[in-house]
Amino acid sequence: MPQLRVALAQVDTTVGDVAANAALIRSWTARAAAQGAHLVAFPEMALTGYPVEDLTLRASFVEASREALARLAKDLEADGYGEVVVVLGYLDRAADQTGSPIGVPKGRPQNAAAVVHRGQVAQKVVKHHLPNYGVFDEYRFFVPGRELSVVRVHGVDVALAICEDLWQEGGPVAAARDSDAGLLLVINASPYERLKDDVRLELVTRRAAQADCPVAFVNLVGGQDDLVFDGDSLVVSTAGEVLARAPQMVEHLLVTDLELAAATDGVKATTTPTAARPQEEPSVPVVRHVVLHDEPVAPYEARPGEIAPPLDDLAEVYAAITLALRDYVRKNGFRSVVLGLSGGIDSSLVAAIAADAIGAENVYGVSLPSEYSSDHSKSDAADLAHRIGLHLRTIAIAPIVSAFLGEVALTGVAEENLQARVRGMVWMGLANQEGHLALTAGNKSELATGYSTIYGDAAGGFGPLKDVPKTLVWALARWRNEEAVRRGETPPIPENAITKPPSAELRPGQVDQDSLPEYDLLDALLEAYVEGAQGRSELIAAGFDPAVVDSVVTLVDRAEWKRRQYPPGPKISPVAFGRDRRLPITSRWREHEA
Ligand SMILES: Nc1ncnc2c1ncn2[C@@H]1O[C@H](COP(=O)(O)OP(=O)(O)OC[C@H]2O[C@@H]([n+]3cccc(C(=O)O)c3)[C@H](O)[C@@H]2O)[C@@H](O)[C@H]1O
Ligand SMILES: Nc1ncnc2c1ncn2[C@@H]1O[C@H](COP(=O)(O)OP(=O)(O)OP(=O)(O)O)[C@@H](O)[C@H]1O
Ligand SMILES: NC(=O)CC[C@H](N)C(=O)O
Repeated sequence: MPQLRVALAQVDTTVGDVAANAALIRSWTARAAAQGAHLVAFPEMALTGYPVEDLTLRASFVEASREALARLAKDLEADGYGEVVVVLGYLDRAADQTGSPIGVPKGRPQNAAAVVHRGQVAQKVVKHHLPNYGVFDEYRFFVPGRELSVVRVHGVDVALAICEDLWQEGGPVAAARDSDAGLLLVINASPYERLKDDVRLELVTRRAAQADCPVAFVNLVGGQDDLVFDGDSLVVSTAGEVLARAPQMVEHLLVTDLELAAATDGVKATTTPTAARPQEEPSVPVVRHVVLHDEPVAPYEARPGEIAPPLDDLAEVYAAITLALRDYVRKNGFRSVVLGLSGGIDSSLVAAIAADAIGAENVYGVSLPSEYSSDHSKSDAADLAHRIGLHLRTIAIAPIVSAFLGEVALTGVAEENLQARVRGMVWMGLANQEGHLALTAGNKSELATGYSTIYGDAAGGFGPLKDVPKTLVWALARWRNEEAVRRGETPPIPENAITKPPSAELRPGQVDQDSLPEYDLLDALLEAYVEGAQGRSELIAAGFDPAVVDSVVTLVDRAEWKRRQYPPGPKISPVAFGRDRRLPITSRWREHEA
């Protein structure tokens, strides 16, 4: 059987920085070539970054991607890598000059892959199945491809597909089988969510059986606004054996030696009808076949594939949030962050994540005690700062609050919230003055119920815990401290921050459970309502108390307007607030009679 050394380049690209992404592709191709790879594959839209959203609708951006691809092909050859087959994702447009219904001036955008060889783009592949659910809006941005591309590399027919093409029945997977491909290579930008690595492994395994050939799956890694990509690139045999697996959350070059079925003489046209969009008539993908080399490479001694163990659940979530924050800081040109440190668990965990992401020397904490602040809020914040080694300053807010109240008479909740607003103003002022990114410490349970002060503690530029329910906040904090013990380091989070009852400390003796159910119950209910989209009767049938259901559902529904004004934060769950769950703000629909 012919052999092929395949390199999967799990890289962290930057949306919109086409020149830097092209340079990245050149340098990782050099690394792959140095390891003797015959073929190197980069993620979906590696040249432009992913997702580029409405940048697809700018003709200038589409042209920049096309021109960069042509230049990259020449540069790779000039670098001496013309013989390496390079597969990469980029943004292209249809050859026809028709404007799209969404206002593209000429040529409709395509989510494409290029096969680069000997200074040329030898083959272009257009994504057939466009995802249009959850966080994906690809009907808005792209027109689908109609053809399966098979490229013969050293005597092996390699079928090419792009991300969602693997998730849907029919289309490229079936066409790969029908055309007797020796390898199905899929380039991806598959965002992280908890436990999705298991889902993908099962999917890739199933598709290998269906396509009747091994599958090589290269995924993007890195943070992009409210998405984080975990990598976890894979190579699976036809029988479903994992031949190679890259580590999660880091850039990695996964080099695998494969023995693959020899290409047969002719490539058969597929007969599997498939619609790229549900409303369309099924079409038959035409197989386009390009022969780069008919002859196999000379036999060589294969190396065993590298199989990185997947991270445990909590380690994976922690690493995903840390990567998301690091990339948000770096890609937006910041070097440091500022946040309010209350001695509570949310801000303590965010501080630990920030220090892991960008180094404690770049984390600026500010303790902002009011007249209701407990002693432990100050001492726990100081202890946290000492353990982590971050910068801490203290600014008492009582004089600012009383000066404000002297001019604007506020009472009750409005007066309570003023403290949170003064705090938010202080850290935004410091961010503005000193050039930091301000972090918002709120968690998903608070965001769900509106239990935060808008323009107060909800103020900031990035919210690392935005998709983390409170019960998971505690679990992550415990995990991080245990991890420190495993590494022989000082646990970053004071034990008291983990064990004390949560409180906003906006009035004497206030605790979260004055306003909310216990967090175990609240989070279970929120998961069923937000992620499970269950209605009132289903929630009650599932065993939740009707009065609790009514109060929590009302809180969630009424807080939509607050959520819309919340900063971005990384999606780690199947349904994050934001683009994953879109509800009207102005809405009279209620799950029950108020
Ligand atoms: N649909 C809508 N569109 C636009 N604006 C809308 C609106 N509905 C209310 N509003 C406005 O929003 C105001 C109420 O919102 P807001 O000012 O935030 O205040 P509010 O939601 O009334 O109070 C904040 C709650 O969060 C708690 N909190 C605060 C700080 C930290 C924490 C914590 O533990 O982390 C908890 C606090 O104890 C209190 O229970 C209304 O007075 C109204 O002006
Ligand atoms: N005394 C304070 N000093 C500095 N920042 C504060 C203070 N009190 C609140 N904050 C900021 O406002 C945010 C919300 O406050 P809150 O007290 O509700 O949260 P927390 O203390 O982090 O966690 P918990 O909700 O478990 O108490 C905090 O995460 C913190 O960033
Ligand atoms: N970029 C894509 O096509 C991703 C879609 C795919 N279903 C995923 O979540 O991984």
